[in-house]
Amino acid sequence: MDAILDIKGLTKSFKGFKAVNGVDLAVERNTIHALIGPNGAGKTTCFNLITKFLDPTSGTITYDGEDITSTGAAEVARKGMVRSFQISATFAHMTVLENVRIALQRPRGDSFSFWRPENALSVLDDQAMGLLRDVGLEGDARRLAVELPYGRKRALELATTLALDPKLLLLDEPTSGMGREDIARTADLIRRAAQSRTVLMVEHNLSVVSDLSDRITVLARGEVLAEGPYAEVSKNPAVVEAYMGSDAHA
Ligand SMILES: Nc1ncnc2c1ncn2[C@@H]1O[C@H](COP(=O)(O)OP(=O)(O)OP(=O)(O)O)[C@@H](O)[C@H]1O
Repeated sequence: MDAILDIKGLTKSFKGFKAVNGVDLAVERNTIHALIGPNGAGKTTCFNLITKFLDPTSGTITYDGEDITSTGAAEVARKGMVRSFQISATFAHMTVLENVRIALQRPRGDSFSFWRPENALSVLDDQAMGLLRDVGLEGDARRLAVELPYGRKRALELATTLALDPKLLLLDEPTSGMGREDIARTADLIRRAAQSRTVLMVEHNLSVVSDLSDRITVLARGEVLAEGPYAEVSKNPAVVEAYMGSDAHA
């Protein structure tokens, strides 16, 4: 398999408690891979380890053939592994178009080099409008980010992330808090974004997961319980048991 991300024996202890315990995870290039599991399974900790927000206690992370276990977060982002921004990272009192334009001017993972002279504004406008069209926000370009309803704020967040042209896009619960219509639109967006890149997502909505994912990894109590295509893994008795015995929701 051509793995863009290959994790071996990943472990993170917090004062002796193993939140992530010996996790092996391989994500194949140009696929959508979902990380699921009941509450407290270790999904967020795994994401934080992969994106270098946290240092592992042990284990190795290989990205695009390179050992990044000791590489810093900004450097990893510059290499093309980008986590979706949180809504708070968009500029509330700038327009939707300005937000995307700023993201286009920002080299991956470095928020301080705005306003590079080689990026003529008109060229950036065209690129920014293209991204806004991709996420269905072209009609909102001149609105202030703060005025957008929740689902559109999430779409803007995705547009600013795609502006960095990630090779590996990490999405942290991309449909959380959304109504049915926004969920369908976001799922469609993720599918389109994945046409030219790899997506690894943590997602609680199992119908979105089954719809989008090529493969899934199920975590429970910090360990990998099962891995494979959704249809197969969802029938695994250990997975059914882990979900029934928790307050996780479909
Ligand atoms: N900084 C920390 N210090 C101590 N314990 C932590 C820390 N971060 C996470 N944990 C513990 O590690 C376990 C895994 O947490 P994590 O947030 O990774 O799970 P999760 O699968 O993302 O859960 P959820 O679906 O509820 O977001 C939990 O028991 C949590 O309390």
